[in-house]
Amino acid sequence: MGIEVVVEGLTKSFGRQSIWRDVTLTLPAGEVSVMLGPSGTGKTVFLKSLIGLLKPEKGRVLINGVDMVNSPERDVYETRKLFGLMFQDGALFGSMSLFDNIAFPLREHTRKKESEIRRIVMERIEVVGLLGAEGKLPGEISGGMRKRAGLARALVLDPQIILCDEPDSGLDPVRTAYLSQLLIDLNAQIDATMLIVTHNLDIAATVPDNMGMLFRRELVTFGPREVLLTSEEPVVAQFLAGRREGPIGMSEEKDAAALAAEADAVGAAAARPRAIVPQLEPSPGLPPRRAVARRRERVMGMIDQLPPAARSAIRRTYERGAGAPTLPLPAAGSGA
Ligand SMILES: Nc1ncnc2c1ncn2[C@@H]1O[C@H](COP(=O)(O)OP(=O)(O)OP(=O)(O)O)[C@@H](O)[C@H]1O
Repeated sequence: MGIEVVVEGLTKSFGRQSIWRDVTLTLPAGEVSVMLGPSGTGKTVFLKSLIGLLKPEKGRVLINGVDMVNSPERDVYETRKLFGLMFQDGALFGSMSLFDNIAFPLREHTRKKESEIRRIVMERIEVVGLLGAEGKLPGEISGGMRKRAGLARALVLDPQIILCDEPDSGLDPVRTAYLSQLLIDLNAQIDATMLIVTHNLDIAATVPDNMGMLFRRELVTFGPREVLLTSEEPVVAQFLAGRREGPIGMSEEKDAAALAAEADAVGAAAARPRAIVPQLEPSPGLPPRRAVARRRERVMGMIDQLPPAARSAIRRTYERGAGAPTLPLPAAGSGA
């Protein structure tokens, strides 16, 4: 099972530029989480801070008792081996075949025999649906295939935590839908903790168990997906609706006068509640996601602390049967 990642009071700047401050959240073990946020809000910086590649000035990132910010470098290096990373462009070596690209971490970080490496690589290639393409160079395949190859490479060291930075960038809507399914299928197969940074609203709506959003140098919210999907916070509502009207401007923030003018123009249309679409299920033939039952228990344990709209959405989700096996629903209306 994946490992919990606990982030406490994380604050990062570059010189005088503050990126975000006091970010506190927990990525629950084995669950899928998404981090949203307008461009330039420091989502990639956040991912790099989780693996200890960037060092925030304040706060802690705790993984199995190791603090990725403040622990000695050799502990951070060891803990980094628990991660699988998928970068925006797949980050493949152009002169190597897909097979050699995917085998690279195994050849670099383990002493496994070539026969064992072949077995692992071909297994991962099958998981991401690239069987038959292993001999191709990255330049000979499509962007979507390169991303899947990047994902296969992220999987070869059996990661317990997977970070994906904008896995959808450059993909068409159909390829993005396949990728969403692949991420859920992957979670069902390996039960790793996953954090996906994306701008894509379809991924955000259908893939994660939990969602957060960075804006104006802060974490606006992080929690069960229903909290963000029902949030009336203007920045969240604007982002999820993909509207121009709202606090997010082209250069990230708008001034008060522009906002007031828009508020009149948008009026009641903006206040319409959003429908929550069901979360994706693993493809037929795959095992159920083990995270579903754990998540259900966790979320029902905290339901009384959540906003009313999120509570009702969660109850509706579980009444439909998602994650049903373990926990009886509380009596209707209790805690609401
Ligand atoms: N190593 C660095 N040194 C100085 N500034 C940096 C460094 N890395 C990132 N930044 C700055 O931090 C800010 C946040 O960058 P980041 O790439 O994390 O944003 P993002 O939310 O991932 O954006 P996008 O969605 O466009 O990819 C940017 O202003 C960027 O210029």
